[in-house]
Amino acid sequence: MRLENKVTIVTGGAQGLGKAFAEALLKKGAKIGVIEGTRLAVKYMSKEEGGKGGVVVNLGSTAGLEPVYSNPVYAGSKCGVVGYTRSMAANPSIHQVGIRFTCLCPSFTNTPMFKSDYLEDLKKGDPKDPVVQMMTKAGVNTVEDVAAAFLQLVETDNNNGCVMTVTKYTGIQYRHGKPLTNKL
Ligand SMILES: NC(=O)C1=CN([C@@H]2O[C@H](COP(=O)(O)OP(=O)(O)OC[C@H]3O[C@@H](n4cnc5c(N)ncnc54)[C@H](O)[C@@H]3O)[C@@H](O)[C@H]2O)C=CC1
Ligand SMILES: CCCCC/C=C\C=C\C(=O)C/C=C\C/C=C\CCCC(=O)O
Repeated sequence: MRLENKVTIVTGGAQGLGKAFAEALLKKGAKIGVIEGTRLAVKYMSKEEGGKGGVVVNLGSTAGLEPVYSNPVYAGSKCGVVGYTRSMAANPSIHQVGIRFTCLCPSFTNTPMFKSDYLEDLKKGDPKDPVVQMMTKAGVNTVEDVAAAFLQLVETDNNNGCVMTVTKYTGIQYRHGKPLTNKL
């Protein structure tokens, strides 16, 4: 998909990853709007409802794919995002709807939320703490790392139902689905 003059919608665009995604889209010549929720996007984009089709990128986390003992509610909510996205993608009428549903699952990323909530505590923390160990193993993404992965999800066709992880030390990987046209 070419992004020039395409209308795009970003939630949470004031800071962190949402802001980085909005900036990446603007650099590609897209127009930005802000709206809540996959269902509203479907209402306005579905070809069955007179829309032009498009792509939805929901923001999960690797915490939705791996157990996180210290934050089970957060991890459980992210499992929900992954399952919800894959279920929307499994619509047997997806070709008539004309929308791709994808899920971006970053690992630890250096945003205001991450910095304020965790980074400082973790730096001082017990090296045996499971989250400290996970972060040491995974590294910390920059928002630019994740924005580049986000653009790849948006611009790659044939990736309906794909779940992409972005981890500093291992890069971009697909956990569910694989885009037919992705050459990386
Ligand atoms: N920072 C990290 O390490 C990772 C973050 N994520 C996910 O990425 C997403 C964004 O996280 P960050 O950029 O780190 O957070 P952040 O806290 O730095 O930025 C989130 C932005 O979303 C806005 N926001 C919050 N609730 C909203 C709502 N209901 N409607 C619209 N805007 C809302 C906030 O005002 C804020 O501007 C979250 O879903 C988070 O779980 C996923 C993996 C890693
Ligand atoms: C650990 C919960 C932190 C809650 C809020 C702060 C930042 C959010 C970070 C994430 O969403 C990522 C969190 C945990 C990663 C879980 C597993 C990592 C697996 C290692 C890998 O990425 O390969």
